[in-house]
Amino acid sequence: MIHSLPTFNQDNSLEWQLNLIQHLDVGIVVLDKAFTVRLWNTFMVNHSGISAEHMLNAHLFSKFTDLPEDWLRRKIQTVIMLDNSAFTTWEERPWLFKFKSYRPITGSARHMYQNATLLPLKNAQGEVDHVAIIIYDVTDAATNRLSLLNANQELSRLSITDQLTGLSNRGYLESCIKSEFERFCRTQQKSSLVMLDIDYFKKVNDTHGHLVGDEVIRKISKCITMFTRTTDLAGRYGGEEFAILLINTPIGNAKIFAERLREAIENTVIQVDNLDLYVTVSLGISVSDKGYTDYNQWLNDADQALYRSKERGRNQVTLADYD
Ligand SMILES: Nc1nc2c(ncn2[C@@H]2O[C@H](COP(=O)(O)OP(=O)(O)OP(=O)(O)O)[C@@H](O)[C@H]2O)c(=O)[nH]1
Repeated sequence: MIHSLPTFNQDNSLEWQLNLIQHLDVGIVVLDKAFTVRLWNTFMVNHSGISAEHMLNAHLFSKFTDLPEDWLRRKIQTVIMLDNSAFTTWEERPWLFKFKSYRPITGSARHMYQNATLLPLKNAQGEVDHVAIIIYDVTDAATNRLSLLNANQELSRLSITDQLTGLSNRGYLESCIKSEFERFCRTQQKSSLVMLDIDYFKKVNDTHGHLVGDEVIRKISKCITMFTRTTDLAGRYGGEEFAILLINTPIGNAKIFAERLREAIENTVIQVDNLDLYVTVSLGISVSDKGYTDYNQWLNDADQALYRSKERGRNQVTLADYD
């Protein structure tokens, strides 16, 4: 037997609409001007664990103390005053109602990410006297986007990091030296560049093997990190060569820094497996205010100074020759 559809009339259309609102897969809360709850649909019951009986006629902010009360009050008052809807996304505010996330495929999210719309509701006289808050569960989209962002951040971190030491890699170092040189040209605040190379490193490799050599490089990089301020930048320039950019540091201070680092490395026992190893380093320093026209000359002068430290017997610091 075929049932004809019920006739659409004022009475049962209201019932339908209420039923529809109750069972929509979005949260719907209706508030009056005093923030008293007038409607609390099934979505809100299921996710808050608070029944409609408890919420109806209750003051919203007394039941949900972790709501951003000042912000939401202002938002609702503006919606009523201007008779305009408002929208907030999870990017601006991850959630309005702090509900747990039960999504199996997005197990990483502990809370439900939400977008929310605030709609003005008019009475029979055409005056706005209620506001509907519609809550959309956007946990899947948000977690997908966040994991993409994390992956991109990790990728850009990896692209500037030396894998063996975790210091900056050569490409990143050079781009920082370049921008530091450009900053010097604008501000005339001098910075110094220290190049450092492990002495007789080939012998370490030849005697103990490449893996021990790698460990020595790692230990030296740790020493450099310990001595470097967070505002400075240390990186691995090549095999056993490092560069340290000392921001806002004149050559005198750079020399004190380099001398302390040289001495510390000379006195450090590098323990690898059962071996106690000692290495020394040679250093060269140049400062940015020597009339260079590009950063490569600055870099080259530090490298030349390092080369002279090697020539003079190693385990020493040499300043670039500016005469
Ligand atoms: N273990 C290891 N060795 C490296 C790495 N990169 C470069 N080397 C080695 O470092 C050594 C550098 O040797 P040289 O350039 O002759 O210099 P040196 O023996 O340190 O001598 P001086 O610099 O003149 O004091 C070479 O044997 C390279 O193979 C690395 O990542 N790991």
